[in-house]
Amino acid sequence: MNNRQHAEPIPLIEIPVGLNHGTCSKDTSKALVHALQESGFLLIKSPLLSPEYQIKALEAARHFLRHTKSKLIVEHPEDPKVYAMLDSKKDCKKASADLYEYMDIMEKIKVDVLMHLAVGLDMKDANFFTKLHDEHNDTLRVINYHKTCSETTANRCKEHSDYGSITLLSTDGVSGLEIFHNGNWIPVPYVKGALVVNIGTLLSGWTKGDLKATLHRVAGPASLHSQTPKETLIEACKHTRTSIAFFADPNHSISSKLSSEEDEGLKEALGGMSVADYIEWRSGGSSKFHDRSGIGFTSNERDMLDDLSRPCRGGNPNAAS
Ligand SMILES: O=C(O)CCC(=O)C(=O)O
Ligand SMILES: [Fe+2]
Repeated sequence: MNNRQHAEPIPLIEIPVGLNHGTCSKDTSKALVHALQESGFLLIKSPLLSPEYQIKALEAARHFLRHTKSKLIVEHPEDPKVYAMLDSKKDCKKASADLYEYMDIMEKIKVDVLMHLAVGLDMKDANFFTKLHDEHNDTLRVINYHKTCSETTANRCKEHSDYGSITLLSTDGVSGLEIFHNGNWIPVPYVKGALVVNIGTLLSGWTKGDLKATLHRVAGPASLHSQTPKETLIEACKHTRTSIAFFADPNHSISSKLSSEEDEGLKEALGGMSVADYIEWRSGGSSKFHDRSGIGFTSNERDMLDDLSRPCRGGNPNAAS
């Protein structure tokens, strides 16, 4: 076996700050890109986000979802969770000062990650992606999963892929997050202070599938084909679980800014739609731009999930619908 086969599918990579001054390390960029080519997921640590601040933001999210009356808070129709989409800094500010500051930090880390991607992909312009994300079409989704204390709980978050450019995720360490990698649902390790990074289908298509948009879910004890020990998932269900997903979408005017060569993969991924329409379509066809209450699948992913919905470990498969 070569090193590639031994490589950790979801590595932890430290990314430094100061990238705007051209200090982006080639090795770090290559490692980041490699993980996104292999599994589509990795963990990063950035000096911009301290473990203490991450905990503070998660506490603010939990407090907002459990103790505030806000029209933004929605009970999910299928998964056992409540969530809110904070589409703007204004929404974040209204929810909590800590979430506002967290959004600010995520926007900075987004720039760092996008710059690493351009360098790791050997693009001539290290700012290629950052320039095409300067409209800040970013959204925070704060989520609180209910405790169910039941062995028959299947997915706490249904299988899906994300669909913008990149997602930066903080979780409180309650187990269950899994990715579909090489035919298995494998757990994503938890590292305090680290962010989980993954790719959405638009950026994946843009790179012609080079960077993977990977199916993921939050499993429960009755989720199918899980590689997480069942006892771990039973224990996790005894706890509420809080997470914050930061979704970055590309500029809506993007197509007009690209040369035809750069445009090809993105055009194909968009299938004739505008970026805004694509986001709406993947979010379940909601008339609201950023509403992701319905999780969509690409047709390839739907076929893959259909193949997977044969039961092997009890409970309802909770398959995509
Ligand atoms: O809660 C989590 O850990 C994952 C959430 C997620 O994947 C999403 O909201 O897109
Ligand atoms: Fe997701």
